Amino acid sequence: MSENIQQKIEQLRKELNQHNENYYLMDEPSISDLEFDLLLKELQDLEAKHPEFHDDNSPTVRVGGGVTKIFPTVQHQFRMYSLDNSYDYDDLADWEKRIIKTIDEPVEFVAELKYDGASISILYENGKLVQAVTRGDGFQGDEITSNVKTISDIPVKLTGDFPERFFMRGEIYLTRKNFDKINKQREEEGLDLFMNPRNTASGSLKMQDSGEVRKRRLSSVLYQFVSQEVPAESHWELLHQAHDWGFTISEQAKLCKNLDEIKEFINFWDTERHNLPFEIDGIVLKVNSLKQQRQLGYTAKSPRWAMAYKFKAEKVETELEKVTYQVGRTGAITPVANLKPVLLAGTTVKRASLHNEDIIKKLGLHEHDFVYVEKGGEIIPKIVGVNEEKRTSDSKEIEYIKNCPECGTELIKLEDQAIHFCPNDLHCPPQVVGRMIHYVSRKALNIDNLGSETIEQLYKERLIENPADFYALTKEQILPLDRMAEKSAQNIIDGIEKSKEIPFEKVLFGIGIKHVGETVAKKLVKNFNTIEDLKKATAEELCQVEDIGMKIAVSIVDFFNNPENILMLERLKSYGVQLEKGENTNEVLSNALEGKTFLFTGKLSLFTRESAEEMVEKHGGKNISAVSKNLNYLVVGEKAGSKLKKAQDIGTITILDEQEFLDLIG
Ligand SMILES: NC(=O)c1ccc[n+]([C@@H]2O[C@H](COP(=O)([O-])OP(=O)(O)OC[C@H]3O[C@@H](n4cnc5c(N)ncnc54)[C@H](O)[C@@H]3O)[C@@H](O)[C@H]2O)c1
Ligand SMILES: [Zn+2]
Repeated sequence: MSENIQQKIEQLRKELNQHNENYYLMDEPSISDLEFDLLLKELQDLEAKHPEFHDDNSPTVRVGGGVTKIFPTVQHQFRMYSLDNSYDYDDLADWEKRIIKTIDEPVEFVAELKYDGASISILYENGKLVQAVTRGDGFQGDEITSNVKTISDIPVKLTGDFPERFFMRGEIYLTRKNFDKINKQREEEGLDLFMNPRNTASGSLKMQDSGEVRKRRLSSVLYQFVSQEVPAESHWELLHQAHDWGFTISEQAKLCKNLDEIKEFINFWDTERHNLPFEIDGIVLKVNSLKQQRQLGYTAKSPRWAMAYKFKAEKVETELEKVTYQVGRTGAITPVANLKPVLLAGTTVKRASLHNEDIIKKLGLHEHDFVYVEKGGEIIPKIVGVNEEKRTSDSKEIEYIKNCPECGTELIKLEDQAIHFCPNDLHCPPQVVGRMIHYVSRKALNIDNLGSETIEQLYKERLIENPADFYALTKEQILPLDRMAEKSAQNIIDGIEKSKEIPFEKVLFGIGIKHVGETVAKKLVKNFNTIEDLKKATAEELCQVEDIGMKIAVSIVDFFNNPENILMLERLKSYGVQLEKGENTNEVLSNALEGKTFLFTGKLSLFTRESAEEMVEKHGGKNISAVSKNLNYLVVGEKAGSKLKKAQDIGTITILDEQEFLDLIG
């Protein structure tokens, strides 16, 4: 029994962590917020009943975001908490009761809009903006100061009578208007559209080029002052002081004396929110008195003095016109419900994703059914049910297609997946185009100026069918394309030429071998010097490489077994594309670590694991993957676990922290 519960808890944690990663790091959630919150609630309840399975790293304790490797990591001097959620007035009444139990004097609340964006903590010293950090996991976040400085309504210099040093926290968001503008431009450029303003705001903050961030025209609202000493008695006063110092605070915030006033505020904004120039996903309630806030304190994840009230997703009924199928760039098939247009949460909805065959079956969807459509967490609308009473007796059940709508090939379904695929990866049009778009992308061959729209046109004109064809293109062939001018055509040709200098590992990533991502490509290049060596490797040999399992190995072997791929590689080589390891990849900086073996464990904060392993190699050392007598040094980050214990037990291994490792290589 308890084993089952433990398994369930672990499975929920795993699932939630994956959703957190999709949401916070990739900015691409795959489920609605409500679904996420229900899963989280299930886990919370189980953990509460079974404290023996408590874990400090559980998604019920840790805020879901993390830090990226792109920006410096900064520890928060004051932890950034999450908010507890409620969905109805009963939840709110319970919360009020709990507060009254602790505090036996009148309690006032500030009701604010819950802006749907990304949270930020900004440090001001002597009136100047000195540092801006994302919430990250609540303990540490990404330092994105230069990006935040591009946001026009965030003051870099304060006015009036401000404290010497404090943090101002708030939300960075994107107005609906600016979001639409960005998407319109992306559409013109043939780029994928962004999903919603929240993800776009959060993604924009993590861009590396501040100039690009500026172009996104982000907005801010600041809602919390944090400091060792606080120059006021209430949250309300602080908000207004912050306004005097130059911050944008919420115009809609309201002081409420009791639950009735709170309800009125919520009801008003539940309908009025669609007329706001930005998206909100609820209301935030905060105890106004700072003294009372201190008395109430915090739970493991959220303040007890604040509560979010999430609006329910709106639901409407409409008719299903037909189901069509999209073929993605990886061959994945997505069924789409085409709906009779209907107004939902302020926008006209015509289509809803059905995800896969199982979902269609679960809904029991029939042709021309009347369906309920919901916009949860303002993501892509979703069909949540069928009004069977309106179904006519002769209506047929939706039958899933058997063949690819783009190329006619019979679809396949992988055992452990719900999705159908078109296996014709070399000749199915969207897959062919997808592969070439991937090839030119920034992390692969980085061919600037060659957008997906141009690639689609070139493909339609039968000028290109695989990456090798890029190198045979001439300016004369490109010029006649839509909206192409002399200069842009030349830029494309120059970009293609320049890509011949891109190192082997990126080319290997770019040619699109299934399951070979950026990291795997790097690992392969470390172990195989040339494409020829890689081609000769058996699946067993490939499995010897760290992090490469049978699935990846088989996919690599399959790739090289296909004569069309071999031909493409030969052509790439003849054009001068890098298919061998360059000299500088093996650049040696010293032989300080000659003959020594290293292993990194735990959460590293001064460098990434990858760059650490690279440093070891550049200084003549060797990385190994397990703790054994052969290991000389174990470098431990935060929360090192079993590896550290094992190393201590062996007794001959030198244990270093990150700084000591850096000292070692000077
Ligand atoms: N769909 C998914 O896959 C997925 C995955 C992870 C999280 N989520 C969603 O994200 C949320 C996760 O919770 P969370 O911890 O990020 O926080 P949250 O969004 O529930 O609430 C906390 C955040 O609200 C923001 N906020 C906006 N206006 C505010 C105001 N006036 N005062 C204070 N804070 C304000 C702050 O950024 C704060 O960090 C949940 O709603 C969850 O459903 C969804
Ligand atoms: Zn196909």
